[in-house]
Amino acid sequence: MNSILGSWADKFRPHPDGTKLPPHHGHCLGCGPDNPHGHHLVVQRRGEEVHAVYRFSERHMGAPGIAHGGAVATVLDDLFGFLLYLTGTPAVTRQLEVRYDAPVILGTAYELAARVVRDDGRKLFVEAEMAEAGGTVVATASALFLKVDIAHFDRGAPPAPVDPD
Ligand SMILES: CC(C)(COP(=O)(O)OP(=O)(O)OC[C@H]1O[C@@H](n2cnc3c(N)ncnc32)[C@H](O)[C@@H]1OP(=O)(O)O)[C@@H](O)C(=O)NCCC(=O)NCCSC(=O)Cc1ccccc1
Repeated sequence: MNSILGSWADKFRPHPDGTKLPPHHGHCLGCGPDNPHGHHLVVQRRGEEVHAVYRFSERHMGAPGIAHGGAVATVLDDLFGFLLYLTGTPAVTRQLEVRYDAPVILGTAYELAARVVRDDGRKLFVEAEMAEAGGTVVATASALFLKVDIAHFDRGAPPAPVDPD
């Protein structure tokens, strides 16, 4: 666990505009490349925003052909986690609100963007949207992240071995 956190802490360094940002860690549900159940989100810095393009697949189905709302929330929450590389401090989600404006269709490419709207002491207020290529917004999210010391994560148990099934 400490090596995972150590490598995560290393990532709080300046990331040039336009570059791909590193995953939070290999097994992160949102972006970890080694998590077979994860979304494998790939995120780029654009100015003071973070951007991604994402397609939900059959693994994320709620109603037939439509992404589960929890899966959509996971992706938006994880996208917010990339803003921490820009603010330079670890933080965790205290409150997350998602507005589902239209069904998120499996297999469709959606563009996601997130930004910090207010940085107030320990509190980071963030917002994001997910839109079709033409610009129609299908979901928006706002969240409060609270900044924490890296010791916050010591409370987690070591990751269990990954079951490929
Ligand atoms: C540690 C803490 C977050 C905060 O505890 P404490 O230290 O005891 O904090 P305290 O309660 O003292 O509040 C501090 C200040 O905040 C204020 N305030 C509070 N609420 C609200 C509100 N709704 N609205 C407005 N303000 C509010 C409160 O009044 C106070 O203000 P004050 O200072 O008096 O002006 C604890 O609740 C916790 O562990 N929660 C679980 C978090 C967790 O597991 N999240 C999921 C995993 S992360 C993830 O998945 C995403 C991710 C992905 C990838 C990478 C990274 C991230």
